[in-house]
Amino acid sequence: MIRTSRPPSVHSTNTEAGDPLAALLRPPATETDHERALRLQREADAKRISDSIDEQIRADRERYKKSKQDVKLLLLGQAESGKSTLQKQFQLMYNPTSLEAERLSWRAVIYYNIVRPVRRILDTLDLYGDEPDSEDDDAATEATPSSPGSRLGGPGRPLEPSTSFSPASADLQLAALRARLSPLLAVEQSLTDRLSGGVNVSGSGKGSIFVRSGWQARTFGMAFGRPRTSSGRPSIDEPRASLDGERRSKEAPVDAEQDKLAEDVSKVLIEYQDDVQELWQHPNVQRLRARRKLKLEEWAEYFLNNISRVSSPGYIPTTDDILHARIQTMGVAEHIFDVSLHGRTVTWHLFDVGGARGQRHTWVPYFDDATAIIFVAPVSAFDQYLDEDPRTNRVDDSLQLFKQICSNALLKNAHLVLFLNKTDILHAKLARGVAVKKYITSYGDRPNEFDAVVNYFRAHFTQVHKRNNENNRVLYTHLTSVVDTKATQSIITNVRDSIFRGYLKSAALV
Ligand SMILES: Nc1nc2c(ncn2[C@@H]2O[C@H](COP(=O)(O)OP(=O)(O)OP(=O)(O)O)[C@@H](O)[C@H]2O)c(=O)[nH]1
Ligand SMILES: [Mg+2]
Repeated sequence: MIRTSRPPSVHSTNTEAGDPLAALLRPPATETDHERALRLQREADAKRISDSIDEQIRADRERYKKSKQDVKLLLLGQAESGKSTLQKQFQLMYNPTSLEAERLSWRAVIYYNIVRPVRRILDTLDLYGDEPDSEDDDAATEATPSSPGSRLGGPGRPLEPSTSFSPASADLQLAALRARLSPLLAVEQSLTDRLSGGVNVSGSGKGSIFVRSGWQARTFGMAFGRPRTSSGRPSIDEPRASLDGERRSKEAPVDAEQDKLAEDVSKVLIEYQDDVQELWQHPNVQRLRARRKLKLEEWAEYFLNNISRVSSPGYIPTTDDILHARIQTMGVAEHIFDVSLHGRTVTWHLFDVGGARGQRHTWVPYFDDATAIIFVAPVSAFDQYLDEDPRTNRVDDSLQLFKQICSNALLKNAHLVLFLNKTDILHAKLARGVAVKKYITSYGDRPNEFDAVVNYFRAHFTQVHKRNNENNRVLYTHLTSVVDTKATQSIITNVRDSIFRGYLKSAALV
């Protein structure tokens, strides 16, 4: 390569005369040596900054080019369908150290998952406590539930309803319990503030809180997922969250004492666990559950059934506890990890979205370059309605949403996987005698049994896919219970292989 001098015209006074900027930039004829040195210093600084910006742009372009070859997997589905739980299973498989680093930070969520239902129970008792059983109760069509410990409860000891009370003594007992439990209820607000970071978002009907990814950062300065701006894609030069989380956790190991709030709540729970237990076992509460006037979510039952373990001094959440812990996602959280197969390592970006109706608009910026989608539909939700719209049956909402996803032009090349999730809860509900046809009238007189119910829902999802399948893409369907680690990890391996096959095929075409 040769160097050339600048063309003479650049130096000509004529050009300068026509270019007011050149005249402005020209040093004054009266410039002293000191002024000249300062000017040169300023110019050198400006050049350094300009060069580093150029370098940043070049690196961003490189990273973007490279990230185009990455796998981008979207987890989609309505609120409470199990997306974040599935994300935790991916994390457990492909970045277990980050889950380890977060373990203690889950205490605040778990404590919230106990305190909140305790308030719900007391509120429901206020509402229905004294009403006699009515013929219209849902329980009229259902068998009496087994003891709560035997439902979903994991290792918690089965709880037998206490022997019968006279209505007056039961009321007195509940009033005393309510008074005793007030210090526990008093910590609810602090937990809410901690988890939501002070963000108050309406629309979470049952009083649950929406939480942006990154709540752990507010706890311990760590994050596996990184928050994304709700307006669109984040800057490409954000640090890789998973690696970042690992690095920080190595630098500053989590100390139980660090989390003052969790320690304080833990002390309250240790003191009042017997009262929580007594409330949970109380015959009036059990009656309300049997009559389905009190419908607690699966995570509430899980933690109430495990109250003595969770309330023990020095409690550290088990992996099962973390999988059952419930915190509502807000916006979109990206999780990055490397997946190796047949000697080839590919970076995966997993996007866990908030599924409530008010959150769904945040999904769209992630559609255009999605490699694959896992649509999570909770088939156990046939007897539930959306918090956001109490007239809409949750299975119906899932089907409508699935239709939108199948027919979306931006997603037409994405590999499509369907998880019919919460099959364990479906089993338990059917075993309790909850009648599908009562909520899904089109179910008619089909048997109220697991296989028949699942086949019915599967057929509906398959039909939606068939009717909205311009590209003739395959739908991969799995029956799942994503809190079951062993089964879910084997399904993830299966999904990974099928995504990889498609990925390699399209990479070969490029
Ligand atoms: N028993 C059982 N519980 C499940 C299953 N899948 C999810 N859960 C529980 O259901 C609750 C909701 O799950 P999440 O993963 O938080 O739901 P999500 O889809 O991320 O919800 P949003 O963030 O609101 O969109 C959690 O407490 C989970 O532990 C399942 O297959 N079986
Ligand atoms: Mg979530």
